[in-house]
Amino acid sequence: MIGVVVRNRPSITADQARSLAAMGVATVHEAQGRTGLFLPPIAPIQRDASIAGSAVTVLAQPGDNWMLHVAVEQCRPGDILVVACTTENTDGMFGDLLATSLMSRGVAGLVIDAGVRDSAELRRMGFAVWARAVHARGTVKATLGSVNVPVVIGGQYVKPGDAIVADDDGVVVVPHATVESAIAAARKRVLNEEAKRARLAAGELGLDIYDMRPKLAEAGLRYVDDLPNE
Ligand SMILES: O=C([O-])CC(=O)C(=O)O
Ligand SMILES: [Mg+2]
Repeated sequence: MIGVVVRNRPSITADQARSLAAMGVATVHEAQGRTGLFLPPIAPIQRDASIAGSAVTVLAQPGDNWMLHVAVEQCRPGDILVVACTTENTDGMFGDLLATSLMSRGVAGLVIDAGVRDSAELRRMGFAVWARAVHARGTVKATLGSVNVPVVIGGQYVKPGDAIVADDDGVVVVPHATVESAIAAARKRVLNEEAKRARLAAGELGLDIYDMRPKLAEAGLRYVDDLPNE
């Protein structure tokens, strides 16, 4: 769908966003059955940023950031701008000026399957970005795309209003309809990991905690004292 701006879309609550951000990408991804994870070319340009929010989606054309300017107006506090491209592109569609505009609307961050520039300034501003590339090449404003239509980005299908979680480990999407169940499953996982962490810190082995020895023996793993002679 090209040449459309959709005004209405669902949102997650601030509480849901806080929970998802605190639990992080790896836990949320595991908790929802190892789904939703973006492919690694889309990576953070900073360290130690951990955000979650509702997706405002953009379908942009390569080398063209027109639709990003259109999308800013559709953003609400806590949203995350999610920019997919109609074809592979690394041009610097986004920089400190667009970030300034998004920050003035309370946007939590940007996930973009293209390039960004002014990267040092973006870090200095504290505007969190996950991008395919850092690339200074400028873009034009000439071809229509769309705002708030479903997009495919990082190998995942993202609908406007889906929850996006992003941190140092990457980006994961949680479909809007399953946000509550994903949070509940992720909480369970966090509690379970806390118990394991305490046992590992006390020196217990994963081999014993996970009862791996019988299965390893069954698979044929042997322990010998010395390297056998050839
Ligand atoms: O203006 C642009 O085309 C992108 C950019 O560098 C900025 O937002 O600062
Ligand atoms: Mg700039």
